[in-house]
This record gives sequence, structure tokens and C-alpha cells, in this order.
Amino acid sequence: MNTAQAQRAQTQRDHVATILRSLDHPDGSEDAVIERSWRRCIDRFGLDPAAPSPPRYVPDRTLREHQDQADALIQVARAGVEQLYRQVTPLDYVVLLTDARGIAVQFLGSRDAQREHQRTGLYLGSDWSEEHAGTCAVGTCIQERVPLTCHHSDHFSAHHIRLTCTAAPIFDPDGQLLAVLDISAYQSPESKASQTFALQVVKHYARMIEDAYFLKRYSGYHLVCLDRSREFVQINRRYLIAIEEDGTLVAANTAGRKLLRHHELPLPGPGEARPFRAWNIQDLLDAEIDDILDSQHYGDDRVRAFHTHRHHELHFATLIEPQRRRPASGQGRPHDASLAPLESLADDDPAMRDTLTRAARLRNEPINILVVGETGTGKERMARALHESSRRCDKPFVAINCAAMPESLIESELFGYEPGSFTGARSKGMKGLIAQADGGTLFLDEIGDMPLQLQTRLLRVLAEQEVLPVGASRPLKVDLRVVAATHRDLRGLIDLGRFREDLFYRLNGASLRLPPLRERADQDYLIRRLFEDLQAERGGQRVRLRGDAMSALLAYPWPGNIRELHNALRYALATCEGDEVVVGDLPEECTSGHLAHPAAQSPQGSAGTAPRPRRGEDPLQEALRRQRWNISAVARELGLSRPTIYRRMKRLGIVPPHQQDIP
Ligand SMILES: Nc1ncnc2c1ncn2[C@@H]1O[C@H](COP(=O)(O)OP(=O)(O)OP(=O)(O)O)[C@@H](O)[C@H]1O
Repeated sequence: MNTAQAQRAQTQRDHVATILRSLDHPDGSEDAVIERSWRRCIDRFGLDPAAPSPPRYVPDRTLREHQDQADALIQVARAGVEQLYRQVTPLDYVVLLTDARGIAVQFLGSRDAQREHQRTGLYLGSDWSEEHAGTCAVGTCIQERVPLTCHHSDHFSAHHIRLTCTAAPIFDPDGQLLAVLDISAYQSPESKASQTFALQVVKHYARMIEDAYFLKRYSGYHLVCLDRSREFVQINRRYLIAIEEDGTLVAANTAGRKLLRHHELPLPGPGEARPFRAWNIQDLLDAEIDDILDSQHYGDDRVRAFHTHRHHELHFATLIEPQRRRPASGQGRPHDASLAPLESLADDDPAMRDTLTRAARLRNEPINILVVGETGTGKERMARALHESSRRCDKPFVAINCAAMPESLIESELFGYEPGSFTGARSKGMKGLIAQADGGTLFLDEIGDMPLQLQTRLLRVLAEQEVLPVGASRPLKVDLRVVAATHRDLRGLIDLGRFREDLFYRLNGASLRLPPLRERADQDYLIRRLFEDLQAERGGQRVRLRGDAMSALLAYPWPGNIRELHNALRYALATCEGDEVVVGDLPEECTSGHLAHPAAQSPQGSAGTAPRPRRGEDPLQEALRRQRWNISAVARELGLSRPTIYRRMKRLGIVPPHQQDIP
């Protein structure tokens, strides 16, 4: 044993002695919460502070069940947990969100220290209940229902004494413990006072998560926000009380429940059936219900002052109105159904809202449109939606990728040719793509890659609205709306002499800009929609996108934009097991940022991560083809069992060629 090990062993022996001494002869020197917990560990849980305390992980399947139960909270907590992690990561803390039983259902920590996290139990799936882990921030917080720091030798187990952990409870609107938020570090100063700030930060985030959960759950009610300060009521929203239109109390957040109790409105305790609804807001505030419901229309600051009945305290109120469902088409304001293809492209994103309003205005104007945006942002999709929502919708939409077409073919493909106009030409001649789009929309993708010579000819088509097929002597009249798209800087290409300025002005009658996916505020809408579309496409068993997968998708910066998202979801659907997509089913790069989403790598067994498919291809199908339908080889390649491969093939409707019916 070297000196460091000997020192550690001595420290552990001292720790055990301290616990036993302070329980035998309490002298008030220990924190009461910690002392109570030590006592529980010995008397109730029969734990030994000197015994090794390896982390206890629940099996993957159990972890999923716990995550499922906490799904609604995990979804709401995501932004808060990630923000907290960003704040504390420079100080080498990890963040855990556990459920009310102490099982870590979400974990954020650096990947570099993954082994250490797993060894210590600061990891997804570990059980931090006091019963198993002894006195610790999470377990003791669950028992005591208060925020606390468990610092170094506060821990019961001698093996945890280098950790500092700070946890705060998150309650549901009925006052039941819902979850515990924890930050933990391996290195910290000796003094417990060093963690005072950590405690404030964790309490703050726990409250934010709790309130976000409350606001979401009661969004269908009038929400009265109260505060003792007029200036802060709008931002602080300290006391939140959900009421019916007639003032009946429906629920309150933790602070709100305290306020109601303080004003002697006895509320149901956790698990008690006594109705909250026996009271109304007028029992708390000395006001008419109409005055309260009118608060947000009152004065410049939309705040109204009220006295409480009981203690005559001055409180300032502001109101959040119930969220109403958007009127379905046909209800509410008259809705133009022809706009549906455009409207389906986005939900509530400010940049997309502007772009779509412009697109709706332009859809029937006789001008050409330039769609700009990074690759994969949906430029072709926008062009199609413009066409489908315009009066040209029952005429052809012809899409040409100017970058993908060999230069030698572009001319004949675009303009068509007369019979026998060149060697190899079809004897009947060919109608070019431009003429095929007559009456409809011609979509020119990657217009920046069009060769200069063809730009000149295209310019003539646009100027004259007529096309001259190769070898023809007379031009054909065409009626076209051109939508062009590019991810390049066309003005830069003009400066370099690679793009004709006059063509640029012809194409750019108006421009529509598509924001990159990483900047969109409606990412969750797009993820859900794409996921639904993919499921509809493949048919078969319905699959659910779980909260942890959604969190990872929302956290990823999407360099490849919507196309990459589409491929990631397709991949996940092809490789997931059972009826849900979890974080481990996503392509590895989507989960390899600063966030550890280790569902696939928890110590109990690895779900493995398969290599990424080629763009747009179904990965399982691709692997099967590559391995010449050798199921064992595919199973090895994807790190899955053979029965799993067979199950997925069945679900995806993949039939090996030798089993297919020959017509
Ligand atoms: N609003 C949307 N809703 C659903 N799927 C979309 C949306 N926008 C794009 N997609 C999907 O994302 C993928 C890429 O879209 P699209 O081809 O329109 O992008 P692009 O900007 O034209 O790409 P590129 O620059 O490579 O030509 C396609 O699979 C498309 O179906």
C-alpha cells in the first residue's frame, strides 16, 4: 500500500469512527439533516459505513420504465438541465436528474470522464436512494424533501467522502415529489461553505423546472401570478395559482401553496383527496373575480395590486390567459386552404413566419423567385409548396438539378431537340424539360452551378418566354414560373465572372430565405412531423419518439440541416428495438457533443451503435445488401443479435430476394 492509499484508508477509518461516535453521543456538532440520515442508514436500512459501496445500476429495461414515467418532466426540464450544465461544467460538476425513487433518468457530464462517472455512480441508471447509497444529496433530499448539500464526510459511505453533491427537490402541483435535481463534483475545497452558491443555483433551477412543468400542465386555465414586488411580478412569477373562469382554485405551485397555507386556506396534503376546488381566489384576495381576470388589461404595466383578506398583505398580480387550441381550418377566421402546403413547412419560427408570409403573397405573382439557404434547409420543398399553393398547382412541377446533370446533356435535356439533330438523338426528337413545365413551375436547383453558356440560353428563354430546341428553326412559346435555388453566394459568383448579372436579376424577382435548422425555434415541430411522415411512409407498427431521444435531437447543431435530421430519424426508426426510439438508436454524431446521453452505453450492456448509412439509404437494408443477405454478418456489423435483425426486417417489411415471390 503506498502512502496515498494508506492516507485514504486512515481517512475512511476516521470517518466511520466519527459517524459511530456522533450517533452514540450526539453533541449537536453535526448538521441535523445529515445526522438524521446517518441514523436512518444504520437503524432502518442496516447499512455499514465501512462496507464497500459500489454504485447500483438498474437494468436497462427498468431504467426505461423509470424514464417513461418521468418523460413529461424530462421534456419540460430539458432546457433547464442543459442550461444548468453549461453553468457548472467549467467547475467540473456533472448534472443528474433523478426520479422520486432516486434513479438517475437524465445525466449530463463530460464524455472524457465517462469511466470515472460510471465507477462512482454519477451516471444514467444509477440508484441514489438512501436505502442503497446511504446519506447522499439525492437520497437524503428524497427522505427530507429539502434542498441540501452532502459534502465530503457528510456522506455515510466512507467510499463517497471525496464527493460534493448538492440536490434540490422538484414537486408536482399536488405537492408530491416528482424528481431531484443534483450537481456533483469529485474535487472541491474542504469547507462545506464553498458549496453555498451551488445550493442556490440548484434551488433556482429546480424551481424553474417545477414552474415550467406547472405552467405546461395548467396552460388551459387562467394563471394568476403574484409577487410582493410590482416590478418583479412579470418576470419572477413567484406564486402561481391556476383558477377556473369563476375563480375556483385548481392548483398552485410550491410557493403558491405556501402562500395559500399562510393565508389559512387549508390545502390537500400530498396524496390527500380533499378538494383544492373547495376554495376560490376571492378567498385569498380581497377582489372581485372580474378585477382579477382583468389584471393584464390594467395600467401600463399590466399589473394590478390587491390586498389579501387574512393578513392584509399587498400583492401584485398579473394574469396569463388560458392557451387555446388553434382554430382548426374552417373555424375561426376564414382560412385559405390553398395555403396549407406553405403553412405545413413550419410552426412558430420568426424567420420562417416572415418567409412564409412573403411566399403566400408572391405565390400567384408573375415573377420568378430565388430561394436561398444552406444546403438541406428545404429549398426544393419550398419550391414545391409555392407551386402547390399557386394557381399553377394542377400543371407540372419540373425540377432540374443544375449541378447533378452532365454538362453535355444539359442543353438537350433542358431545351429538347428536333428529330435527327445530332448523332445518338432519338428519331422522334425530344421535348425538353423547359417545355414540359409549360403552364407550371420550373425548379432550377443549384442554379449557381449552371455553366455560363447555358445561362445565356436560359436568359433568352426567360426574357422571351420561348424555347428553341436543339436543331429547331422556330421557337416554342412557353408559359413558365421559374423558382431557382442556391446555397451559393450568387453576387460573389457575379464578381468572379461565373454568373451572369442579368440572369441574376431575371431569376431574383423576389427572394425567399430559409433559416438553417440550428436557428429554428420550431425544431420540435419539425422533428415530430418528419417522424410522423417517415412512419406513415413505412407503415407497420407505430413507434414512439422518447423524451431522451428528443432531447438529444434538440441539442444537436444539425450541420446538414433538415436533410440530416430526416436521415437521422430514418436511421433511428430502422435500428430501434420494440416500439420506441431512444437516444441510443440515434446516429452517434447526434449524441456526441458535450452532452452524455449514455443510454446505449450504460454499464449493464451495450445496445451498440451501428455505422451510419449512406445518405438517404435505409441502414439495415444497405447492410443486408452489402453483406449479400448474410444475416450473421449483418448482425456482427451492426452489433445486434440475429433474432433482432429478423425482427426488424419483419417490421420494416424487408424480404430477402430468395424469399420473394416471382410474378
Ligand atoms: N419543412 C419541411 N418539412 C418536412 N421535411 C422537410 C422540410 N424541408 C425539408 N424537408 C426534407 O429535408 C430534405 C431536404 O430538403 P430539400 O431537398 O428541399 O432541401 P434543399 O435545401 O433543396 O437541399 P439542397 O441544398 O441540398 O438542394 C428532404 O428530405 C425534404 O423532404
